[in-house]
Amino acid sequence: MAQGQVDIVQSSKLVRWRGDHWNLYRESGEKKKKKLDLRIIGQVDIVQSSKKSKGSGALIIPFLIAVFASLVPEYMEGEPVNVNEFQELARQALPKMYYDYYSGGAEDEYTLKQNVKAFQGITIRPRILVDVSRIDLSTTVLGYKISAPILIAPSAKHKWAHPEGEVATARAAAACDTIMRLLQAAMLFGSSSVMYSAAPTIPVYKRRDISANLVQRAERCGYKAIVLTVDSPRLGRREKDIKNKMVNPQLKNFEGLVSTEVSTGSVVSLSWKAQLLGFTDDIHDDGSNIEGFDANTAFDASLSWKDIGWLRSITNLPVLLKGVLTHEDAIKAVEVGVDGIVVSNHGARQLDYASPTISVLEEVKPLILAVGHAFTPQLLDFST
Ligand SMILES: Cc1cc2nc3c(=O)[nH]c(=O)nc-3n(C[C@H](O)[C@H](O)[C@H](O)COP(=O)(O)O)c2cc1C
Repeated sequence: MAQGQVDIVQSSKLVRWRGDHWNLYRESGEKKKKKLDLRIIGQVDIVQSSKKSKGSGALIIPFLIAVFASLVPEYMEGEPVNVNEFQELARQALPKMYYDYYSGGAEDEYTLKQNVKAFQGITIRPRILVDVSRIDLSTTVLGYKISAPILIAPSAKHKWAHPEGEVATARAAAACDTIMRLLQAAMLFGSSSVMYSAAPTIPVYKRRDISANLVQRAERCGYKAIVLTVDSPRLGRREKDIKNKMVNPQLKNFEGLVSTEVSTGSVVSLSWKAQLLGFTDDIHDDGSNIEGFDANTAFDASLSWKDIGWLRSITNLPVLLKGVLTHEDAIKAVEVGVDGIVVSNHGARQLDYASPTISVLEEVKPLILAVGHAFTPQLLDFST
């Protein structure tokens, strides 16, 4: 992670990254010639550098929430020691709109609660007198060795929580020797050098050329697989986001993806939407704000099994489907020839009252390869 270059104002705190830790500052005097008079009020280590990861980045678990949660240690007695404590810190540190976006689910948030409850319902049958002096949790996913069956799921808008956004998360994945699945809206041109092995997650746009462009860009950047999110032909109704009047950031990750012509204010964003909707080909925008669009109108809601062949035909990379929740669909996925599925209810952010993900793993038993929800079809045995 870059040193000493990142200043973030969070409430009255000014936070500065210093190699191995964040320094927390508060303004203690007059602003002199725009230079703040700062008093250090704390220092937080958010990096556990192993020899291997030293200098290569932060170990951030759970990635973005943990990072920014660490910015407000004065709220905690001592350092946070588990994910729940990090989450509470994040709640205190982040603007409500951001925290609600990260932590919320769809509609009544029934599935959100059930996701946790279902996990809590699983207990361990410990076996005793087994040599545990050496523990190896490593496994392989799609042929890639990872240190443990834990992957980083695709999620949007890391920069709301950390100025380095998905780049820092990718470093964390590398430091943990695991796989990051990067969301299409965050796909970073030329970022493959910081990835251990990454798979971009893409939606299918009505404008297929945009999806094809993203896939080709991923291939060029050295990504290892394409994950198609199949549970979001329409976005889930997230009531907290509606209440907060959430707006999408306009970032520049997709500079050059669509050629440019029109250049002013609302006209730009309208023309961009028009393009995604396929209304017109001759109006262009700045080609950079793909994440600012209205997903409900840009994504292809008619996407169905027959379209998977199209995706497979435009790439040599393995294709995985993310969002499978039933045994029947797992079988269909294999029949259409995908290379893997990700059992998922999208963190309960899409269809509320969908089954808790961990319970569904039982349904697709004995097809499970990893707790990270990914498995490869060649390991499937449908005879049981
Ligand atoms: C803030 C946030 C944003 C997410 N954005 C996406 C997304 O854009 N695309 C996607 O496929 N999954 C997205 N997810 C879902 C995760 O990839 C993942 O499926 C979920 O957090 C874990 O639930 P699961 O065990 O049911 O997969 C998001 C999750 C969170 C918390």
